[in-house]
Amino acid sequence: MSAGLFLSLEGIDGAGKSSHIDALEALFKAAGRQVTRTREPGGTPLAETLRTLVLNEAMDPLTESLLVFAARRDHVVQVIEPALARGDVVLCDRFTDATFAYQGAGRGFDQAVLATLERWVQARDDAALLQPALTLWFDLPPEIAAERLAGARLPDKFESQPVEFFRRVASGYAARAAEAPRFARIDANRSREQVWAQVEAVLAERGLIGRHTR
Ligand SMILES: Nc1ncnc2c1ncn2[C@@H]1O[C@H](COP(=O)(O)OP(=O)(O)O)[C@@H](O)[C@H]1O
Ligand SMILES: Cc1cn([C@H]2C[C@H](O)[C@@H](COP(=O)(O)OP(=O)(O)O)O2)c(=O)[nH]c1=O
Repeated sequence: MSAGLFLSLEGIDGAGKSSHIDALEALFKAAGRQVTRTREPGGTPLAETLRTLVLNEAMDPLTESLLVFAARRDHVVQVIEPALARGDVVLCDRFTDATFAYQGAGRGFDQAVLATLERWVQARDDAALLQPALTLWFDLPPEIAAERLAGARLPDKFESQPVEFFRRVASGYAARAAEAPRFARIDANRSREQVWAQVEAVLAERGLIGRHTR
């Protein structure tokens, strides 16, 4: 049985993450892997209920952080850890880096409190923290993301924030990426084909796909 593999996709709203998840799933399935595809906030009935609240209701940043971490705890326990134990590839559209970027950098909430919540929620039996093995960070200037989103879909609470909010979120991702080698920066300011080529190259460089899977 293969070892489980946890991959997350991150970036500001409109950066192009969702546009590549189908292809990622197909790539790993073609290599004979079982894929669990999921998202945050969400991924379980309880976490999806919390997602609806977080994306639609006004609340202070501590409340928001507690709700996204509560959703994450349920998701980790019910879905992510069991899938990794089965040997699945877990493709997760956003994980904790989004909390540091949105609630931390975007809303200005205390990063030390977020780090404490992260340790509580992601602690494993051996005291190590559950983290993705690879985080594909789709990096796109906020002005271009806003142009791409204009008219594409009805904006939710975060998507209707001004461009300055997304500048802070983007700098939050950059700070997190500078600390963690699991981050791979994808230049998302390219055509869909060129973005996908970068994703494939990162997976190959990190030994996550072989030539036989391409
Ligand atoms: N490389 C690209 N060039 C131009 N438009 C893109 C590109 N990738 C995605 N888009 C479009 O930009 C919008 C946001 O993409 P999406 O994948 O939904 O972003 P995210 O999931 O990161 O919010 C969509 O309308 C999508 O069709
Ligand atoms: C996971 C997570 C997401 N978010 C935000 C980022 C996004 O604006 C939103 C949902 O993300 P996403 O699923 O990317 O939205 P969409 O379905 O519209 O593509 O939630 C947080 O603020 N904190 C978090 O911890």
